[in-house]
Order: sequence, then structure tokens, then C-alpha cells
Amino acid sequence: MNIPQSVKWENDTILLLDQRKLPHVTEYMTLESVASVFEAIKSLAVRGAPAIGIAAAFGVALSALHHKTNDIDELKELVLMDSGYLSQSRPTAVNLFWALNRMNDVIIKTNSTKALREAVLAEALAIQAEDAEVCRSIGEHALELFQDGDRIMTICNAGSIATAKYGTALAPFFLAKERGIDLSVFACETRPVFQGARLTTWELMQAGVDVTLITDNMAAHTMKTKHISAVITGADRIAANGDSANKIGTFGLAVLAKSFGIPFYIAAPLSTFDLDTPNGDAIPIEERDPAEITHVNGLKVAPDGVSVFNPAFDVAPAELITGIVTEKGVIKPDAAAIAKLFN
Ligand SMILES: CSC[C@H]1O[C@H](OP(=O)(O)O)[C@H](O)[C@@H]1O
Repeated sequence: MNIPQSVKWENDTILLLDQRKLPHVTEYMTLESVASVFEAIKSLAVRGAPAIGIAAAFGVALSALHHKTNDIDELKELVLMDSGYLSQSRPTAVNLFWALNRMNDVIIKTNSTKALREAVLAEALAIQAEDAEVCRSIGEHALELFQDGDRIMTICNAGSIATAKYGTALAPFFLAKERGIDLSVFACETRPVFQGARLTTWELMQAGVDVTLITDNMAAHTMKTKHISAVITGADRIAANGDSANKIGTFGLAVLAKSFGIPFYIAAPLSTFDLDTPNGDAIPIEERDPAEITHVNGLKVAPDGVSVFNPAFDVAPAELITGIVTEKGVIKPDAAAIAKLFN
């Protein structure tokens, strides 16, 4: 699989694949400040729940190098402040907070500036390496749900560039290709930022996976006429009761899947579960710039002054989810099964 890594640490800087320019331009940004990491997350230069967490973790490592003080208490305070700043970049994907909490725990335990600078970099690299393994495991468990010839629908991009490697919802398709299993993917374009049209098609085509692009409003007709076997998507936050937040449009696919009697799967690592969020109503839903909707590639498509509602996510209720595919296996989307994952 020759898909470039979304986030790399090189020569004490972050190299970030600028996902805003894909699929036509593959370009890495060099990030040397915490502010540039914040902006990269907010502007979707890096996006995808695990990738956001990984980028923020390396942002904390940058912070520890940036502040030159040799006073450990002062360095702790400054780096923890930068960690708090990075946590404000986007509100929905819990992986951001999960990763930053891991970094904060490491910071607090150190007792010298050298140890702190070394420990935060080691932790960020560990978060990235673990995520790659976790995503491959998700792919293995997800692949067991499908069979040769299946046609699977997905939305947004939960691929390799949304994670450390392999992706979550897309992971089974890469593994299937490696093993000669014939799976076809129907990718919703995913308005308004087109993660499906720009990123999922690009990743799958590079891997030689059969992919068909549809507009989001074609989902029902495609399920009916193209004999879709299942739907699988990523997630940005899974509440304690199994309600799952994902890209806007996912809730609608879950409703459609139910009405067509086809399974609807969420693929996500344990780092996307948030036991402190009791249900989907408690998940903060990011609302983004209206210009994402009123303009397409800089071309204004709506009249000046039009009112716009631009939620970046919605919530599929647990009762519409057939199963949640994690690195530990497929679970039912209920509180007991989720609690067991963490015991
Ligand atoms: C593997 S998590 C991918 C997840 O994140 C995406 O949101 P965004 O592109 O806004 O970061 C989308 O919800 C994907 O399912």
C-alpha cells in the first residue's frame, strides 16, 4: 500500500501531508510551531480523528522544544498551556483529547527539562505506532464481516491518512486487496469538504480497490439498485451507550441501512470511545465556516447573505448500529459491551 503517511516527525519538525490539496497535489507542510499545528487541525490540513490526535501529540513535542527554559516547573507550565491550546482546535473527535491527556500525564511525571523533552516525543511516537497496529487489527476484524463480491458503502474518509496507517473503515479493503478478496466500495462524496470524493477514492484507487463515487443524495437509490451488502464508516466519538458521532451524513446512512435491512458498522479504535460522554446528545458537534457550503473550490454557488447551517458531524444512535469494529473485535453498541472493552 503506497499511501503517504499523514504525519511525520523529522529533524525536530512535523511534516504534515496537506490533505486540503489532495488528490491532485501531494505536498507536505513543515510545521515548526504549536500555532501552526493548531491551524493545520482547524483548517483540515490534517483531519480524521486519530490523525488529529497524533498531530496534536507531536505539537506538544514541538512545544517542549520551543520553550528553552531549563526550569522544569516553568517548562511544565508552558507545555501544558500549549497542550490546552491545541485541545481547542476542534471539539468533536475525542482522539484529540485522548492523545493530549496521554501527553499531559507524561509531562506531569517528568522531573527534568531534558526528561520532559525526551518523554513527550517518545509518547507521541508511541501513540502513532500504536495507532497503526490498532488500525490493522480493526481491518482484520472488519474483513471477517464481508465476503468475496460484497459491495460496501462508506462516507467521508476513514482511511490511512485519517490515522497513522491503514485507516479504520477503509482498513478491510486494503487487507482484502492484499489477499485477493474482491470487495467493491461505493464512496459518498461527502459534502461540503468532499473527503469521500477527494480522499477515499484517491486512497482506494492507489491500492487498486474497486471504488465508485456517488453523491451523498444518491445513497438510497444506490442501496436499492446496486445491492449494497453493508455500510461501514469511521467515528469521531462513541458515547458510553454506543451512540456514535461521525461525518455529517452518517446518521442518514444508518437510517437508510435500517430501512433496506442491511448491516451498518462503525469502525473505530478504543481511543475513539468516550465513557465520560453518556450518550450522543452530549457529543459536541462542530459547526464550521458557512463558506464551506456557499463556495466550491472558491466558486460562490449560493446567493450572498444566505443563512447557512454547517454541522461537520451527526450522531448515529446505537439502535441503528449493527456492530462496532474495534481492535479487540466486533461488539454490540451497548453500554455493557463497551464497558467490558475497558475492563
Ligand atoms: C478515522 S476517523 C475519520 C473520521 O474523521 C472525519 O472527520 P473530519 O474529516 O472532519 O476530520 C470523518 O468523520 C471520519 O469518519
